[in-house]
Amino acid sequence: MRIVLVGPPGAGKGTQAAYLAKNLAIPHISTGDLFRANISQGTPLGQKAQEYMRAGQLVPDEVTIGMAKDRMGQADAADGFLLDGFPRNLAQAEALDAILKADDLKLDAVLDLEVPEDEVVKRIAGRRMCRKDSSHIFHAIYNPPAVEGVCDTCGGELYQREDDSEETVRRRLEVYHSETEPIIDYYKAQGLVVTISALGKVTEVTERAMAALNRD
Ligand SMILES: Nc1ncnc2c1ncn2[C@@H]1O[C@H](COP(=O)(O)OP(=O)(O)O)[C@@H](O)[C@H]1O
Repeated sequence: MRIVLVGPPGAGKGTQAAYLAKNLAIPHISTGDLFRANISQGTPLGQKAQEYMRAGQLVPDEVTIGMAKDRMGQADAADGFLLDGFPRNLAQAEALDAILKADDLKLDAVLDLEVPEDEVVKRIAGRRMCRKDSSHIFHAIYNPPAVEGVCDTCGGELYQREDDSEETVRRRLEVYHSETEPIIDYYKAQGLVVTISALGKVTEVTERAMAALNRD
């Protein structure tokens, strides 16, 4: 299956993507994770991306599209993938269509995670991520780690993402509304969108998502 996951920052895309990718046996491709890996390795691409991410803005398309295309071209993605954080604007959605079309491929579904805005700000403010595995995510109010600063799952160090400050989150939400939301209509016109609520327990949302994709 070839799936795109959309939803505002804090909707739980990264968390759900990890479970869904495992259930569907396809790789989870997160442009945010790819950028963060480039930043921690100090690559030129990472240096370029960092200034935009810090500001809560989109990394320019010419950088992002090339990086996503390279990743989708790797062997493990030949039979499908779950895209998380890409496409994030109409130009990227059109580029993705062109990339797939060149190989006579199509998307199977666009899974839209819906969550109220005040919930998003609450979720992100208390969010801590694991340095070892970005799908290990803890929230002060939902699932605090047993030991502060330490990942329950693997013992890795927990940290707050640099772009998770309240001011940057508000900027990211604005960018989501103005740049990313229009791709939902673009995909609705192609009959690809399935919308589910991202509220509730992580396992409940995963079950809802699998049912919406007709894979329960
Ligand atoms: N497809 C993309 N296009 C442009 N910038 C991106 C893209 N994906 C990720 N980024 C950058 O990385 C940041 C973090 O993205 P991500 O990890 O997906 O987090 P979230 O969904 O919580 O905002 C974004 O705010 C943006 O700066």
